[in-house]
Amino acid sequence: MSVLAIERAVAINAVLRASKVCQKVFQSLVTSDTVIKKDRSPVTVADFSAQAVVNTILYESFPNDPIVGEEESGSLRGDSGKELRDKVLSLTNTVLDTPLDDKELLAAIDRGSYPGGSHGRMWTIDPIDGTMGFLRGEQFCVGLALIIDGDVHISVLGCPNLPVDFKSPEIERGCLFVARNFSSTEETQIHMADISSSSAATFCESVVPTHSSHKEAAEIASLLGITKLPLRLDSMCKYAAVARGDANIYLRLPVRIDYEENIWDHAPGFLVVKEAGGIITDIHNKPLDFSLGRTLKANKGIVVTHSKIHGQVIDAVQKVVLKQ
Ligand SMILES: Nc1ncnc2c1ncn2[C@@H]1O[C@H](COP(=O)(O)O)[C@@H](OP(=O)(O)O)[C@H]1O
Ligand SMILES: [Mg+2]
Ligand SMILES: [Mg+2]
Ligand SMILES: [Mg+2]
Repeated sequence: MSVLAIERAVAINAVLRASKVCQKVFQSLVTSDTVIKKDRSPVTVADFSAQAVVNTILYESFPNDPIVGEEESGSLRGDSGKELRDKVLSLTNTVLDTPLDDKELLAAIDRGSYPGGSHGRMWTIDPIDGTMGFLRGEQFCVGLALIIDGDVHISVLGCPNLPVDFKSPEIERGCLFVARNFSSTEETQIHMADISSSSAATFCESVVPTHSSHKEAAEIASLLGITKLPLRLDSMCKYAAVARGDANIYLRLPVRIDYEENIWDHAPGFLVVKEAGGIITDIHNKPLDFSLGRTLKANKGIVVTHSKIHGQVIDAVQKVVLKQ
């Protein structure tokens, strides 16, 4: 059996079940299913439920593994949280083999409070990445990664609304990306698209301009001689799009100087791109450091490209963003 085969199988099961939760809610979300967090970002019944599902499944197989999860149960507690809690509980129990009660639900969500760090095993979970895309009926994903001593070893990205082929999006949607340990019997190997000059590239960026500067990305594209329109997608679907050759570059350019990227927003996508042959750094050309806690404290922004053009892209990013 290959290394971490059980972890890989458990992670796939967890992400598939959580993706099912998201799909159930995707078409039918109402305003009362959404709350606004302290940082003013939205979170829905599906985010809470997907985190409860993944954490429950991880706990069944690996009770000693800590989890760095995005969500916490505060707004589901007490009388004020009852309506939301009831919705999350019934949704969660539609995909679990053994149903949870109220208390178990809250405990499962809050098992994601681990502070992270550089030693030992930990999982990181983004129950819905791209919640804003989810609310708009566009792209989102469930992202899960196993980090050991600061390195990402296993990652699974469930992308329920991602077209299998962008050229014919109406035919089939829903993709699961898994790294590492490709199994040729039931899986399709993906690769970055080959490219030797950045001027021929397509680049990806966030839909939300407060998450990544569209203006600076356009300046970088112009410096590189890129003429194709950007592929704007919410969530880590951008990593998946680059890994399977829909695009060649993913730029995430800081809008706020004090913003620290979360490890759950990147660890799952990171390994999918790395295994497909890509290079991932920050705007300073530093490798991503997943060992410093819940955020990528030592990094600013994200630059993902094919190895052949990474140097050209980093030069342009630094000219525009760092004025170097
Ligand atoms: N100022 C900011 N800069 C960069 N990313 C931000 C941000 N504010 C929020 N985000 C993150 O952007 C993620 C979505 O990324 P994208 O724009 O690529 O779809 C959000 O994940 P969630 O949707 O899981 O909350 C959130 O963690
Ligand atoms: Mg969020
Ligand atoms: Mg996220
Ligand atoms: Mg999220």
